Amino acid sequence: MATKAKAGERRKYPIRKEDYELFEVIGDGASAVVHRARCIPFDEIVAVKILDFEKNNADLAKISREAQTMVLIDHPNVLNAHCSFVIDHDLWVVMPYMAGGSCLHIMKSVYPKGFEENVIATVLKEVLKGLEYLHREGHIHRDVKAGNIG
Ligand SMILES: Nc1ncnc2c1ncn2[C@@H]1O[C@H](COP(=O)(O)OP(=O)(O)OP(=O)(O)O)[C@@H](O)[C@H]1O
Repeated sequence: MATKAKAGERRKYPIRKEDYELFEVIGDGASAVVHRARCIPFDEIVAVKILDFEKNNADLAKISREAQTMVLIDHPNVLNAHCSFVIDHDLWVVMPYMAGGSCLHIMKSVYPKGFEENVIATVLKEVLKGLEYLHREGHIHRDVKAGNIG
C-alpha cells in the first residue's frame, strides 16, 4: 500500500530493484539507459536511469556524487532523484517521470520552425532560476541542453 508522506517530508522510495517494474526505454546513451517504470509499492510511474559502471571507463566517484546531488536538490525547476542504489555493476537512479519529454522534443514535434521569442524568454528565465539555485548550493551543471539529439 502507498505510504503518504507528511507535508514537507519526502517519501522514502524503495532501494531494491524488485520494487520496480521496468517498461519501455525512453532514453539511451553511451553509458546509461532510461526506462519508464512503475514503483510497485507506491503504484507510481517513475523514470529509472540505469548507468553501467563498466561501460566507457565510467568515473564511479563522479557518477555516485552526481546521483547523490540529484537526491538532495530541491527546486521546482530542477529534476531531483527520489533515490539511487547500486545493483551489481549498475547504478539505478529513480526520478519523477516527465511525461511531456524534453524541451527539444516539444520544439521538434510542435514548433518545428522554433519557439517564438517570448516563449524562448520564458523558458530561459525558468532555466536560469534553476541554475541560480544550483550555483547558490555550490553546484555547476556543466551540461545544460534542450534535449538529446538523435
Ligand atoms: N525523468 C525523466 N522523465 C522522462 N524522460 C526522461 C527522464 N530522464 C531522462 N529522460 C529521457 O531520457 C533521455 C536521456 O536521459 P539522460 O539523463 O541520460 O540524459 P542526459 O541529460 O544526456 O544525461 P547525461 O548528460 O547526464 O548523460 C532524455 O533526453 C529524456 O528524453
